[in-house]
Amino acid sequence: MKKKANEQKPTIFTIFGGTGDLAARKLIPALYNLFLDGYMPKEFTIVGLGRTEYNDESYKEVLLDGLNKYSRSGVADPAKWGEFSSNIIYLQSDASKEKTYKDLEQIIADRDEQWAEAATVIHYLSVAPQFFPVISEYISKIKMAGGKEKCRIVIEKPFGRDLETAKELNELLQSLFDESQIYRIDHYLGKETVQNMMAFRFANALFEPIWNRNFIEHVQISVTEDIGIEDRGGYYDGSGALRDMLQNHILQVLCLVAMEPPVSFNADEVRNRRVDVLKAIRRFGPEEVKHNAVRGQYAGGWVGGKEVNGYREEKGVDPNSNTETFCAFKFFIDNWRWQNVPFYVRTGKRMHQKSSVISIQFKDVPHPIFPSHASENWQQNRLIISIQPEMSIRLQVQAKRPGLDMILNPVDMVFDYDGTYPKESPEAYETLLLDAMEGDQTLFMRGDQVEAAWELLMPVIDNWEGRKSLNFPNYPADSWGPEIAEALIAKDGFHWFTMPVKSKSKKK
Ligand SMILES: NC(=O)C1=CN([C@@H]2O[C@H](COP(=O)(O)OP(=O)(O)OC[C@H]3O[C@@H](n4cnc5c(N)ncnc54)[C@H](OP(=O)(O)O)[C@@H]3O)[C@@H](O)[C@H]2O)C=CC1
Ligand SMILES: O=C1O[C@H](COP(=O)(O)O)[C@@H](O)[C@H](O)[C@H]1O
Repeated sequence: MKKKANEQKPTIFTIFGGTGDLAARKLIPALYNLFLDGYMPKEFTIVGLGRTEYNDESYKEVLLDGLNKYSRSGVADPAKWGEFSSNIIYLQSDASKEKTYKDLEQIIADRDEQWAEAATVIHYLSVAPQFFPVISEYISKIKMAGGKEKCRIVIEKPFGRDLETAKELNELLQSLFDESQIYRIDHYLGKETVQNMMAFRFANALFEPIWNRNFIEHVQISVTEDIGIEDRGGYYDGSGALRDMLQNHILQVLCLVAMEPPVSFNADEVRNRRVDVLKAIRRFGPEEVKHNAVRGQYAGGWVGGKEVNGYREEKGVDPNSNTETFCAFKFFIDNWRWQNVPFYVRTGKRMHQKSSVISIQFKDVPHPIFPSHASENWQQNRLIISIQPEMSIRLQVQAKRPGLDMILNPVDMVFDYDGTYPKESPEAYETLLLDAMEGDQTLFMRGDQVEAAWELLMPVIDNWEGRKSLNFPNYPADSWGPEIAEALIAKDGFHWFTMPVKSKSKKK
């Protein structure tokens, strides 16, 4: 059970990049919602850091604006916000200057003196990755009354831009901190429905016996977004869909679908099984890259009656950019459980619908007994785990349609979060920040996991970066991506699964 306020140790959060987008949209709302739900420690301080000129009060006003816009709990209650924000201070500072860390050391020392017990200090690096090394080096030198092991460091993505840079960053972090102090965040692992994959698979006796190549025909993981790159052109153009979404979020979801049962819910046991999957995914040679990995880039078009830019017209993007805004892959996992079961994954921006969904298609019945007219709507059994926006698990089975004739129809057996649980689920960052406070690394990436994911993708990165003459853009805004992605799966006789948009329930 998660500890409530009076059981939590005194904690100091330092947010490097405290004036940035992530802090305003996700981190502060997450900490505030934890506070509302009684999970923040009785004694805590949040130190926002940035170069922008604010004092404590003007900084809090900016945070309150963000909170009112983005928090799942809506507009803040003035009294609650007053209570929460009395624990926030702003440190105007440059992350590359030693003085910043002297000031931080003083703040920590002051708290340690006031509070009954020396604080756990969580440094959240919500800054561009070029700052990760300098900040890590400096914070590792901060003197703390409670000892250095009371410090934890949370590293945002991207963790490296290839295998070499990820290794360099791991080496540096591991030379400064113990692995148990390093929290590499992947917010998909904090999503309620993603966590539920483990409960669904390993808390039910029903599914594990059929969760293998004998019963499953293929798996799809599809993470589509209707938004473009918004104002993140500068970052995104040097990244692309593979680095932004596939290397981290999608591969981690794939690991949860494909992993072997861990012997316990201990962080390292779970992470060992996840990394096993990454190691077992079949590597691509140059030929396999061509046949199993495709990419695309969006053109302009119309979305909801509004004209939108093509990727190359977006702010901060090179007008001749070959950066992919879409990618799709076919993977195989070389182990006993998954031999020859294809895993299709795709992700893209400016697609028709925002939807993150896992579809597990089971093999067909061994012998059809129903006449063909009864089976016109035949659909092999399928398990659909919808991560967002709908949060549900649907088991599609065949059933008899009511009537005098034997006509079969696919129907869904549904577990829907909205209908089952009246209380809203916590946001991913709430779960992950609380885990970081409690020292639970289960939902964070270990160094070897990040490296294994990069290692798997390096042949694709090398191949793609070597081929510059691309037929981009190759899909219009508000579409399902490029035709080559359809071909990738259609040549095996399948189609991408798309989640039907949930219709509003009719009130009687
Ligand atoms: N925004 C998002 O939705 C997501 C972001 N991320 C990751 O989170 C991190 C932050 O992203 P985001 O908030 O969007 O970025 P922003 O560009 O909005 O913010 C960057 C932050 O870095 C600070 N900064 C820049 N230079 C310095 C410096 N020399 N010294 C001190 N502070 C500095 C800025 O503060 P100031 O200008 O005041 O100095 C600002 O607070 C990145 O690693 C990103 O990849 C990951 C997933 C989603
Ligand atoms: O990490 C990222 O994730 C978001 C998508 O996250 P979601 O929780 O809204 O599904 C993506 O838009 C962004 O490009 C990427 O950096």
